[in-house]
Amino acid sequence: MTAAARISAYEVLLEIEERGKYSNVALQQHYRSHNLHERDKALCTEIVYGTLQYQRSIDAVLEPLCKNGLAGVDTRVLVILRMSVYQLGYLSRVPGYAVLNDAVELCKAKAKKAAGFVNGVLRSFTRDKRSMAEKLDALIETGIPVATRMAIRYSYPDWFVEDLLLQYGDLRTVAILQAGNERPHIALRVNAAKSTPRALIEGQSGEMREALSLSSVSPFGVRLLSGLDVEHFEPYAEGLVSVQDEASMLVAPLLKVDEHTRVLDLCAGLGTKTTQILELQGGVGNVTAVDIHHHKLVRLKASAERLGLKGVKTMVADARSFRTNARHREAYDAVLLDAPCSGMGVLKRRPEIRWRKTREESQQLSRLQKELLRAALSAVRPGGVVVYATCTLLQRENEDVVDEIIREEGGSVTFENILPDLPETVRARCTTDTVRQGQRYSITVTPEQYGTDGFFMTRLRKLDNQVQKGGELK
Ligand SMILES: C[S@@+](CC[C@H](N)C(=O)[O-])C[C@H]1O[C@@H](n2cnc3c(N)ncnc32)[C@H](O)[C@@H]1O
Repeated sequence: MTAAARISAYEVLLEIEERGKYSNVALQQHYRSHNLHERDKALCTEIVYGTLQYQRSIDAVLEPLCKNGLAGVDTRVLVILRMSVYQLGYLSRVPGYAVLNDAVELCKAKAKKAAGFVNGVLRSFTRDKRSMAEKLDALIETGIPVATRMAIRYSYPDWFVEDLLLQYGDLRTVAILQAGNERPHIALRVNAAKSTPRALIEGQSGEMREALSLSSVSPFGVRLLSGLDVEHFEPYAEGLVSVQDEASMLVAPLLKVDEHTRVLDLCAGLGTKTTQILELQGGVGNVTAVDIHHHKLVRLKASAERLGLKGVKTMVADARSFRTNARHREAYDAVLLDAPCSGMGVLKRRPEIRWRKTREESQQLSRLQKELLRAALSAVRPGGVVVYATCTLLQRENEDVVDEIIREEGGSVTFENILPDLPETVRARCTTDTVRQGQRYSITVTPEQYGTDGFFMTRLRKLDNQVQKGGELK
């Protein structure tokens, strides 16, 4: 039974490594085409996430055990070694002999010639009875920079740890890094046009009722305490819920829409936030949803239909064109810019992202985000608001972007205090976020705070001419 979990984990990890797939997508596709027992699925998912998360720490320990280092090791063999060391070094309830045996059998089937090598390396690993933490401690020399030491111990790229240290200092950085290695939980957003979290939970019985709890982060959220195949959950088919991270659920309410608000969602993607806006508009809204990818907007429309929501128009376009598009100029009361970003806040849900992104890409994204924010400000009417959000923790894609645009706009755009529009529980923890002129203008929910993804959000208001001439903000 266990062998099946390990074979599946190997196949999924190889897909991610060789074809650049996202872990959640590769796992879902694998489970759809393979009939795995629930226990095997759970172990397979654990091995895939853990191996990807701890890849750097695992490689640091493996390197000296391989005579010629890891550089020339065949990808299939490397995947087998990494996933085996993950199980031996990080999982306590998995018998070592089974891991070793399955690794050698797997290697015989996939890369026969390397079976002896895999056996030898893993036996050396298990002969050394020290814990993984002790093995890593011995490898991390005191002479190396603190960021590199943290990066090896908690398994992240150096550049990301360096950036976090500058922003958050040692203690919070360690907490963020540790939180990024935990298992993600599933949260559901309850369709505000149809129900409430409390009513949803009360409508369930038995095990299902036990598995659901109210979110402490979002008034629209419900947490799932145990695994559930959401797509087979009745309320999902009935359009009562959507899968969404709880921190992400905080963004759309910052637009403060009612049923008349003309909304532009400039980077709508699959529409997780577009549909929330429509729900907040009472189920019949007025949203123009833009994305550069047609296929995403097709899925957005399907979601709106499943949820019974009306009033969304989709538009395939490069959002930057809104900067000069006369038809859309100042045509909206509220604009959401949920910008493309490095995703370095979604660490536990997409553990492979940390190995794919670079500081240079984050810098490029920062430039794109500024262009998109300029376009968003062109489309909003005087007096209207733009909510800017990302799922990254990096200041250059967050505070630096909005700061530069605000400076550029020279007084015609201002930050708004979003604190009153956040749930009490979130407000209470906002102690270390940026405060400008006595007003908290943005928050970054970090993953160690509530076990959610990391999210940045802020709200800007375009002042109307009268206000700029010295009048009151209406
Ligand atoms: C963070 S995702 C949006 C997620 C979405 N708001 C949600 O909640 O489901 C960013 C989106 O921006 C889109 N995008 C990237 N560059 C774009 C551009 N220049 N114009 C329009 N959309 C763009 C991507 O296709 C992606 O769907």
